[in-house]
Amino acid sequence: MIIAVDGPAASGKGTIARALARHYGLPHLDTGLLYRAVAATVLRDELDPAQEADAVAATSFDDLLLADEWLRTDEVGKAASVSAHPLVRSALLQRQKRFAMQPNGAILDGRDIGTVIAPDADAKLFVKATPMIRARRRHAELQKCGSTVSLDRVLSDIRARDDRDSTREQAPLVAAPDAAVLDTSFLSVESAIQKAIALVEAQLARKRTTT
Ligand SMILES: Nc1ncnc2c1ncn2[C@@H]1O[C@H](COP(=O)(O)OP(=O)(O)O)[C@@H](O)[C@H]1O
Ligand SMILES: Nc1ccn([C@@H]2O[C@H](COP(=O)(O)OP(=O)(O)O)[C@@H](O)[C@H]2O)c(=O)n1
Repeated sequence: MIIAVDGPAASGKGTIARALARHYGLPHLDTGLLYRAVAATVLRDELDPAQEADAVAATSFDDLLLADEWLRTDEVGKAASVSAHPLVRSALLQRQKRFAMQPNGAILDGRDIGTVIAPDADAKLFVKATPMIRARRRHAELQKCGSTVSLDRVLSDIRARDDRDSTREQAPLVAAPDAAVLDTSFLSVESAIQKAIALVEAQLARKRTTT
């Protein structure tokens, strides 16, 4: 069984995807980390994120990098706009598809899972929340890591990233037509997880009756 979880920054998609992975006993891939690893490699090697060839060269990063806390910083998040380069996306495509095709299935979260990576997923969620609520969540996370960045700054970064992710030509951030939309703005983590499980179950039940 493949479950696709998409949505903008700090919507809660990672929290939900991890909970679904525990609930269904499936492996989980946070695909945003792959783009963050490319961004971190570009920054570390003093390459130019705006240059597609530089960003493509950074796609052969060492997997150990995926565990590095630096990937979660604002600095790397901003440089993750390397994801707009079509050749970066195609360099990471097979890896994500392979993860999705594991024998018992998998759960992937990102921006284009339900539309590009696993268009035939058994269940698809599109997780959203208002920009201000997402900014507050991300701000709290960054503060915990010792960052002094202001809430206003985090909000404007989130808006800029939403805009870049939604308007890029290849694999833009958009809900798949068959995805269930889950707005977590006014839900606790626990209620968001319970709603997500209910939405997945409803999609699986519908699938069973039509096949
Ligand atoms: N429903 C929720 N209510 C409050 N905080 C949440 C909720 N869902 C997630 N969070 C918190 O918001 C932050 C971002 O969540 P995360 O799942 O990492 O988002 P994403 O993967 O979409 O970037 C985390 O600190 C997480 O604990
Ligand atoms: N499937 C995906 C996942 C992430 N990304 C890109 O990678 C960046 C970082 O993703 P992320 O999921 O770690 O970001 P947050 O939502 O956690 O802030 C996003 O802003 C997207 O530009 C993407 O293009 N496609």
